[in-house]
Amino acid sequence: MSSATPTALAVSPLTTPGPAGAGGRDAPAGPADRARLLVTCRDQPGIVGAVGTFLARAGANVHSLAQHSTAPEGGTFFQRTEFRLPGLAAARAQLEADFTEQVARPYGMDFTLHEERHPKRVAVLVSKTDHCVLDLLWRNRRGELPMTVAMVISNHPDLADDVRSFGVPFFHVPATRDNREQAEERMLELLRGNVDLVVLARYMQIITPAFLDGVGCPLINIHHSFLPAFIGAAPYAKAKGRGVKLVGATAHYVTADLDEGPIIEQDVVRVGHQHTAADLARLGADVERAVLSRAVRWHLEDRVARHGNTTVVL
Ligand SMILES: Nc1nc2c(c(=O)[nH]1)N[C@@H](CN(C=O)c1ccc(C(=O)N[C@@H](CCC(=O)O)C(=O)O)cc1)CN2
Repeated sequence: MSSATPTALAVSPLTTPGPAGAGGRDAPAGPADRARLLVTCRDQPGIVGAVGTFLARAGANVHSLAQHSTAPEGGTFFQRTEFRLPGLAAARAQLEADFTEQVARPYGMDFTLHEERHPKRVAVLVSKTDHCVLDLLWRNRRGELPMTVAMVISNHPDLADDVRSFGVPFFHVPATRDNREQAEERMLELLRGNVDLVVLARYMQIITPAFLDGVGCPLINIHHSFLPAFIGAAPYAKAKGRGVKLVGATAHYVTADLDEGPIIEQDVVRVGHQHTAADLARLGADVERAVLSRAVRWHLEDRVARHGNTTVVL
């Protein structure tokens, strides 16, 4: 039973989080023999050849490759390789060990290897505004987002029925600035070890550094302005006051610095003097949905690499 008492930590689960399929909609597993390899290292000659030769010798067929170097000389190199390898599941551990020994270590690489058959488990945090969370659930149901939505957590009970109509567990954990520590402790109990990504879909509470350290996965936030303009709360009201001719949305990784994490995706829409702040919010909502879903999909597809406080999207 969810509680309206702001200090009580209520939990109103449809089911408790657990293995894939516990109430959440399981994304269909991708092909069992396909994977993507994301590498980052100091730029130097021979990287593309070394990765390609290793995969070829392992019996893999590369069907997509994208790379970027941050500078003509001495920059940071990023590469994303999609490949197919028959028998990948059985060979994965040895493949990773061999790649570490034969390529990653000699080139000083950091790398991640993700099999398409394991869609990421995602939790969505929301307050009262529904358009972003419902858009993500709708796109997931249509198969547009390769993820399993493990749960939705909200500091308000308002969206419980809407979320549950998608077969997704809904947890009401009342959170305000006055009970932040308790609320985050409860959220961490639900999240830790259960999800690969947390999405803040218009979640209107500031996340503490302790939560960011404890949750064990990245967080993506949708900010309803074209950052760095109008950081913080109520950006559409601020935009109206400024007389802007564009409003926008920004999806970014969450850091302790409010709305200043690495930007993943942005977009804008034209507005005018005739629009009220409510009009700006209505026009901006379409942009928020598009920007957030693109950013989440790129993250789910392992296309986003971090470079300091920026991203490289391959
Ligand atoms: N550590 C971080 N936490 C959050 C981030 C972030 O980038 N780093 N993004 C925000 C989202 N956000 C705008 O997009 C935002 C939400 C809420 C606030 C705010 O001032 N909240 C107040 C409470 C407001 C209320 O109770 O209605 C507060 O938490 O004290 C600013 C920006 C999400 N969190």
